[in-house]
Amino acid sequence: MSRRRVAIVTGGGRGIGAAVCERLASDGFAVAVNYARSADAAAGVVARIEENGGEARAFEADIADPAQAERLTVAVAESLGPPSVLINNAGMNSAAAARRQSPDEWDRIIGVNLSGAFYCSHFVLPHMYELGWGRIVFVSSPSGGRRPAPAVSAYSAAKAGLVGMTRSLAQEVARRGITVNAVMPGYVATDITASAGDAAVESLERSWPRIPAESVASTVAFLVGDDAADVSGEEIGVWRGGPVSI
Ligand SMILES: NC(=O)c1ccc[n+]([C@@H]2O[C@H](COP(=O)([O-])OP(=O)(O)OC[C@H]3O[C@@H](n4cnc5c(N)ncnc54)[C@H](O)[C@@H]3O)[C@@H](O)[C@H]2O)c1
Repeated sequence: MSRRRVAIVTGGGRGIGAAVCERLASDGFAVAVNYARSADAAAGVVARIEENGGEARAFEADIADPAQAERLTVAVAESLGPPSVLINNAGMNSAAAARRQSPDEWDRIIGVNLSGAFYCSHFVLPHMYELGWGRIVFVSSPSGGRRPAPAVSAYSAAKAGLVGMTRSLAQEVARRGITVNAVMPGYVATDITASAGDAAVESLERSWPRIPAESVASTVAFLVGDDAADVSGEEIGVWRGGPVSI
């Protein structure tokens, strides 16, 4: 890597985000570990990165709030330098039949998974324009179109929205040295999958080969590296052959 690069990973305190933070730090990025609630978990990720000789700092922000997304970007630029990599990983889900899901819950799921990813991109893009180089990766899901599941309308809509945003934004920034891609992890056992409940976890275990968070991290590492300079507007599934027929 010829120049210092600063990466923001939203929701970097645990799960896939934590694996992405650790991988990007080991690839030489200075990593901003964003978290919404658990300062301890984010501090743990920072400590592990520093023990391995990397550079990282934790930044609190609820990315579903545009003012906090803006403050996050400003704080990262001031303390680590202008961000040129943004991994829009933060996500949440609350499975419910459409007839039972409240409008508030719908708004929150769309707010974190879709609007938050837009807000962070919006505030980080000016830095990328100035640097003439940038990488944005959205963490979508098979639920966003390729392999929908029942009772996750809001989550599926948000994750499909990320795919639309990937394709549009990739074209918009194509001549600026900026690439925009999405990854779709198959099944990684994390808090978000556990929160779907025992029946959903059982069904995931039956139909998807479980993959480690590090597999998603290595795909992200490829997309933000120089070797992927001409890969943009793509959605890459990270799974072993897709769902297993049962
Ligand atoms: N685990 C899977 O099988 C799977 C499959 C497909 C997609 N995904 C996606 O991968 C991403 C990471 O999920 P995970 O599996 O590691 O689960 P996770 O629950 O461990 O991680 C989600 C992270 O997002 C953070 N977060 C939630 N709301 C936030 C907010 N408002 N502001 C900032 N951070 C916030 C959480 O604190 C947490 O760190 C999510 O976008 C999820 O939808 C996961």
